[in-house]
Amino acid sequence: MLPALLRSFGHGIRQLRKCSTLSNRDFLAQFKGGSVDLNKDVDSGIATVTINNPDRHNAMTGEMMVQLEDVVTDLECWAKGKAVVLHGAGGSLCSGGDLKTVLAIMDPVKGGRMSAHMQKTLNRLYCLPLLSVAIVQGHTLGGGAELSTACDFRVMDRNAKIGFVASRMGVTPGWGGGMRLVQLVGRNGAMDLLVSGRVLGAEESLKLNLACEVMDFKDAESGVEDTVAWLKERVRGDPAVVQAAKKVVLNGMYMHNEVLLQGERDIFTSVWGGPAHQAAASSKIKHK
Ligand SMILES: C[C@@H](C(=O)O)C(=O)SCCNC(=O)CCNC(=O)[C@H](O)C(C)(C)COP(=O)(O)OP(=O)(O)OC[C@H]1O[C@@H](n2cnc3c(N)ncnc32)[C@H](O)[C@@H]1OP(=O)(O)O
Repeated sequence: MLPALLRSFGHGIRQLRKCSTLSNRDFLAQFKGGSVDLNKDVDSGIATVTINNPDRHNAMTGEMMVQLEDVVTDLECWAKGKAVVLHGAGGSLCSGGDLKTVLAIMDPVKGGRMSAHMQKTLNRLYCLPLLSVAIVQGHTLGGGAELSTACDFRVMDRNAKIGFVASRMGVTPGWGGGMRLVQLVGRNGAMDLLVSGRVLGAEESLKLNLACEVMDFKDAESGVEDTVAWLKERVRGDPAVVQAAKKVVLNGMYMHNEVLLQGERDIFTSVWGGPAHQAAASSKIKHK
């Protein structure tokens, strides 16, 4: 009896060590499903990134979080690039963290790993030398709304909905979206959206400066075409000059992001996996 118990205790310790020695990327890569796909059009210098998990409104699994980082790494080195368009497959941009992944990592240490990875990845997306546009279509919720704030522009379909719903899920933003929302819509707007977790339409998003443009897309697929046309009007210059202009804006604004992100992560892990989060994540809430 005793040797069996000791063996199982030893196994438990080895599993724990294995988990804690995994990098954040390897840890997240265990949660499979969906993909994040990059297509670079060398003629126009405009890339398209597709969040691809349409059966779940493009919820982000751990594996997709890792692929998103790879895509950002690729784009950081694209000297001839001018812009990038981020969109979701099949009609929604992204419904946030994949709830299957969320339920599997529901303690502050594991949640902190996801937060560290996504903060870093989205901050690098935010700081790309390329002009970036998120196409906000269908439902853009929770982490999906945070993802959209990592782009320079949000072009929104007239019928789309966006919501920073973390508080309704018993948590706070953990992907750097809180910091970026304050920078975008100011103190009062961010306070209202983050505390209420309410879901907004396109016209209100435009008024708040969250959306930059409202468009009437013919269907789910035409969004990319219309947005690329909108973008081409803005990136007529040489890639080196477009990239330099973007760097000027970044240089003027984002000096203290690391400190702000660390603060946001500390707050996030203080509620992640707590009773309110546990209850919300297992309750099948629909944010409409
Ligand atoms: C990181 C974390 C954070 O806040 O920090 C988060 O992002 S937490 C994630 C925050 N996001 C959410 O809580 C989204 C919850 N979902 C919804 O509110 C709703 O599903 C809508 C997105 C409004 C769509 O409603 P609608 O009635 O059109 O479709 P539906 O509910 O039948 O959804 C179609 C399928 O997608 C799944 N689905 C939708 N959102 C999902 C998500 N985030 N993770 C995993 N699965 C998801 C549904 O369960 C359903 O699967 P089945 O067909 O198998 O039933």
